Amino acid sequence: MQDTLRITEVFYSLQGETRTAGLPTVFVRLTGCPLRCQYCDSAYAFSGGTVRTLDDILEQVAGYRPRYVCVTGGEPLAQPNAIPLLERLCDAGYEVSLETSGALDVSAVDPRVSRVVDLKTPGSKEAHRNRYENVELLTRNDQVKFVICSREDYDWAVSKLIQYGLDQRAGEVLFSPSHHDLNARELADWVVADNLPVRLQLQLHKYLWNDEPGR
Ligand SMILES: C[S@@+](CC[C@H](N)C(=O)[O-])C[C@H]1O[C@@H](n2cnc3c(N)ncnc32)[C@H](O)[C@@H]1O
Ligand SMILES: Nc1nc2[nH]cc(C(=O)O)c2c(=O)[nH]1
Ligand code: SF4
Ligand SMILES: [Mg+2]
Repeated sequence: MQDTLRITEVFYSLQGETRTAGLPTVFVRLTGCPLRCQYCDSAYAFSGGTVRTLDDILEQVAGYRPRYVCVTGGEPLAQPNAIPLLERLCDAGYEVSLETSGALDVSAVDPRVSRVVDLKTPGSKEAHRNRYENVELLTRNDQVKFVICSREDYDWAVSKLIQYGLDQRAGEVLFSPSHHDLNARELADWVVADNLPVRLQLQLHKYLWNDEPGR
C-alpha cells in the first residue's frame, strides 16, 4: 500500500494571504479538520475528497511548474502523511508553506517549510484548542496569524503578541480580519493607532474571486 492522503482539491491561483500574497502558487487542500471555527471559509473541505497517492499529488503539482506551493485544508496535520508530503515538496525544489490551525504539534514539519500557525482567537470559538508549545518552536522562517472578529479579539491578540514576543520569534505576525465579522479598515486603524509590529493581511482571493472554491 502506497502512502496516501485524502485531498479536496489541487489548484493554481494567486496566494491570497501571508508573506507571499500576490504570487502564483499551487494549493494542495487536504480533507478533514478536527476544529469548527465559526468563520471557516473552507467548510467544504471537512468531508468528502479523494484518496490519492503522494506520487500522484506530486505529479499534478509539477504539471503547473510552480515556484510556490501552499499546503492547506481542512487541517493538514490531522493526516500523518502530510509530513512526508511537505518533505517531498521541499525536495522537489518548491518554496513550501503550510497553513495550520495551531491545535496540532508542528515539530515534525520539515524546517524548509514556512509554517503559518494560526493562534485561534476567542471569536473563532476554538481558542481552547491552541497548543502554545508550538509558539516556542517558531523560527524566522515561520509566520503566526490571528484572524480577528472584533475589538475584543484584537485586544486578545495584542496581549499574546506581547506575552510571547511573537514579532521577535516569527518572521511575520499577521493580523487578518475575519471576513464578514470585521471591517478591514477598522482593523487597519487600530494597528496604526497602536504602532504594532504586525502586517495587516487581507484575503486577496476574496476581492478577486469572491470566495469561489478552487481560486
Ligand atoms: C481554511 S484554514 C486551513 C488551514 C488550517 N485549518 C488553519 O485554520 O490554519 C486557512 C486559513 O484561513 C483562515 N480563515 C478561515 N476562514 C476565514 C475567514 N472567514 N476570514 C479570514 N480568514 C479565514 C484560517 O484562520 C486560516 O488561517
Ligand atoms: N488564492 C487563495 N489563497 C489562499 N491562501 C490560503 C488559502 C486557504 O484556503 O488556506 C487560500 C485560498 O483558498 N485561495
Ligand atoms: S481550523 Fe482551519 S479548516 Fe478547521 S475550521 Fe478552523 S479555519 Fe476551518
Ligand atoms: Mg481559503
